[in-house]
Amino acid sequence: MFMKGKKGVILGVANDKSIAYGIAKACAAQGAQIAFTYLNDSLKKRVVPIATEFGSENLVYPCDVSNPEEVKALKESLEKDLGQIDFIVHSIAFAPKEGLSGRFYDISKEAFDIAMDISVYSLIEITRELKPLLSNNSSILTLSYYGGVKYIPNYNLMGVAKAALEMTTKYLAEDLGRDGIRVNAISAGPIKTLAAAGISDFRFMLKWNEAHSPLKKNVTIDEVGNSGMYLLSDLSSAVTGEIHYVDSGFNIMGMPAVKFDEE
Ligand SMILES: NC(=O)c1ccc[n+]([C@@H]2O[C@H](COP(=O)([O-])OP(=O)(O)OC[C@H]3O[C@@H](n4cnc5c(N)ncnc54)[C@H](O)[C@@H]3O)[C@@H](O)[C@H]2O)c1
Ligand SMILES: Cc1c(CN(C)C(=O)CCc2cnc3c(c2)CCC(=O)N3)oc2ccccc12
Repeated sequence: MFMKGKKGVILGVANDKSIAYGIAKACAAQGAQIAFTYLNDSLKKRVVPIATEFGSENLVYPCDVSNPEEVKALKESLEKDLGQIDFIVHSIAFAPKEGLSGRFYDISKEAFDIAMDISVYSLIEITRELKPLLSNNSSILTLSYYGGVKYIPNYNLMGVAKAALEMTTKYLAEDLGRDGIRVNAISAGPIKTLAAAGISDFRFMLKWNEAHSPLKKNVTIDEVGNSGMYLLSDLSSAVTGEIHYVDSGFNIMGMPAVKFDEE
């Protein structure tokens, strides 16, 4: 039981297709006690039954990371209900639609600010506000995507945000290492979740990743969950500031092997 005796909070469960749900399942299976947050009342209806599935019906809190009051209230609630915690999962991202299609040069400052606030700054704010609760052997995990390293069609503004998120992971890792707090990211392959809904050609993205990855398959929230549990557990006690790819190896590919017609 790699998470026995460990308590933590997972931000970013929207439904049972969420990557955060895969992480929660893997951590609960290894003995973790988990608190959950939800963005708004419409999502609360889905998150409460999920939390109940893990025996955490009394550990469910609202947290819109763009609302400092809710972040402060989260810290108070966790302090009251859990005392000290050993892990935080930040599985949150948002960019206005204009940031995920159309011409990149045309992106507005408003869209840019929203995407960076929700998808990047929120990791720093959550870490700062919850730091007093973190034990001196704790682990923070966030979720990134390859579109933050190389161009991926239409990922656009979210790519810029993920690049910033990955460097934020490393600067936080340096700053918090002295307090026994590790900070890592999982860079997951494309998965059909709510955040992927409405993305044009997402089915094509999935097929492309399946065809051009070494393992020739897409990844699942359970596979991301298992790697997330590893990074949240003591199994990764010497790992920090790391971007861990769970993408069937897609990120290592330069040029796919192609078979020209035999002469
Ligand atoms: N699905 C993929 O293909 C994929 C691949 C790699 C990385 N990721 C990343 O995984 C993370 C989780 O996304 P997902 O695919 O599980 O989709 P999801 O829609 O299930 O999760 C996204 C979550 O972000 C939350 N959120 C958005 N704005 C928020 C705010 N202001 N305050 C608090 N919460 C807010 C939503 O409520 C939702 O729970 C994101 O960071 C995403 O960038 C997704
Ligand atoms: C993969 C992939 C994803 C999934 N992924 C890695 C993501 O990070 C998606 C995050 C996301 C952030 N903001 C919004 C949305 C999704 C859709 C709804 C909305 O209005 N805003 O999104 C893409 C967009 C374009 C191309 C590929 C992808």
